[in-house]
Amino acid sequence: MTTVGSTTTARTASQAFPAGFVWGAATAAYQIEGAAHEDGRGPSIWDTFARRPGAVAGGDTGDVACDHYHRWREDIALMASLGLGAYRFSVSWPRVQPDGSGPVNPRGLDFYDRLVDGLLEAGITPYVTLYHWDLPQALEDAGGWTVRDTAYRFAEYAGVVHDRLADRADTWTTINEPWVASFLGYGAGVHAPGRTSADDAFRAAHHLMLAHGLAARRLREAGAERISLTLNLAPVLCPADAPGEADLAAVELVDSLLNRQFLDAALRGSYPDAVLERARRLGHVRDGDLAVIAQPIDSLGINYYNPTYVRAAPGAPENPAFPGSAGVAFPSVDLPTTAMGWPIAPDGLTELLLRLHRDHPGVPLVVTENGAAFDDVPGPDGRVADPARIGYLEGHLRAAHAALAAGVDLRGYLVWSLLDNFEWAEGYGKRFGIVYVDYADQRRLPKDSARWYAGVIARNGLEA
Ligand SMILES: OC[C@@H]1[C@@H](O)[C@H](O)[C@@H](O)c2[nH]c(CCc3ccccc3)c[n+]21
Repeated sequence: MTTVGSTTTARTASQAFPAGFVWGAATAAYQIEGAAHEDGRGPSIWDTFARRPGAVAGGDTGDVACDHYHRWREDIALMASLGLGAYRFSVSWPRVQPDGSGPVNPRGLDFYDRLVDGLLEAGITPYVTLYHWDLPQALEDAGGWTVRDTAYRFAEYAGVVHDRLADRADTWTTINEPWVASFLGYGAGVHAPGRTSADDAFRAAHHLMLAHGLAARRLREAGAERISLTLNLAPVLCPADAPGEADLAAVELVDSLLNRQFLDAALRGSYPDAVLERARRLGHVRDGDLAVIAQPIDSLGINYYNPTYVRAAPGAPENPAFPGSAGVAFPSVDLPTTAMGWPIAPDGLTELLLRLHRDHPGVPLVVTENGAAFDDVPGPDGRVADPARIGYLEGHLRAAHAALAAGVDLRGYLVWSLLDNFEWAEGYGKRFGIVYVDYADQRRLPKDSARWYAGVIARNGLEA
């Protein structure tokens, strides 16, 4: 304890979050719903990709997942028992428009109607994500995100969903993580649709951002007042003591591709040089596009898991997720890691939030995803002790609090994820949930981290 004058200042500052801070959890349609062939749902690129031999660990698919399509009432009750203020979920485009355009499937929309009504009855605010990677396969067959037309189809789909739910849901995210959908889906090929072309990755990234702008404009015209975009962002760091010119160039390139390509477009209507060079060659960026992309948004969603570490490494092969990265290494660092092998670096969240506060002042921020996979095993009593996840979450909430204390306009935090679920190319083997899912019988078992998180929500912060 330190004493200043007659006042004794507590050594550990209070970890109370602002009044009205939003506490929630996040999921996505393809990862939890299942019912992949039910009630008129059409195939998505993930239904197709998951069937490609070797694409997904264990040959797992989202056919059943957490069977949330049928168990949504139970899952809402679970959310309410934790005291969640908000629940971030995505709408499955191929459930709403099986071919991605044209006729609407009423039973598809009905599911989200029921879900939103159930959330509101439980006092939980719906945070609706319109696109979380499950492009209707019919649109991919016509070129997918590499063709401009898909952006216009997305805006139409966004209008259909908004017009159905806007009387009850008012918080909208257009696109989840355009970098992943484009550079892992069309560049590295490790996500759906599994294409491997750098040019296609840049085309897809631009058309996803154009889709964001067109949809944001369509929602704004319909009266929406809480429109956002969610980006996976990370500080790009060089772990060397004295980075050289080549190291700094590597940081600049990866930061341009991962962060600035999307931040600058959405918030400034510009692209960094690394992207402009490709755009000049490909000709896919048209006059006026960036003005559409920079449609005003009411908040920015941030998915943060860990920093990205890079250094110059002459002779290193190009990482296909980062075109032009020949001579750049992505080294491991001496930090504890999660079951995904991702380093645990909570300070990176503070650094990222401060950067956004500095570079894009006036944009309210929401952490729309933060969480960790660990190898959770239920005990004989059904308890799931996950101290490592509690440690990860606590560390990142302290990091978020440090940003708040520095003046960052952070409005909320949504943990990834409510439930263990289909972890894309990793399948069901990687568990991110604060609630364990036993896929053999679909039982939900709240982990210790769920009870811990409920306490954080109840006291609106961490214990000092
Ligand atoms: O990997 C955990 C979660 C996914 O389950 C979410 O659907 C997705 O929004 C999401 N994004 C990130 C960070 C970016 C990333 C995604 C996938 C693979 C590598 C990095 C982590 N996560």
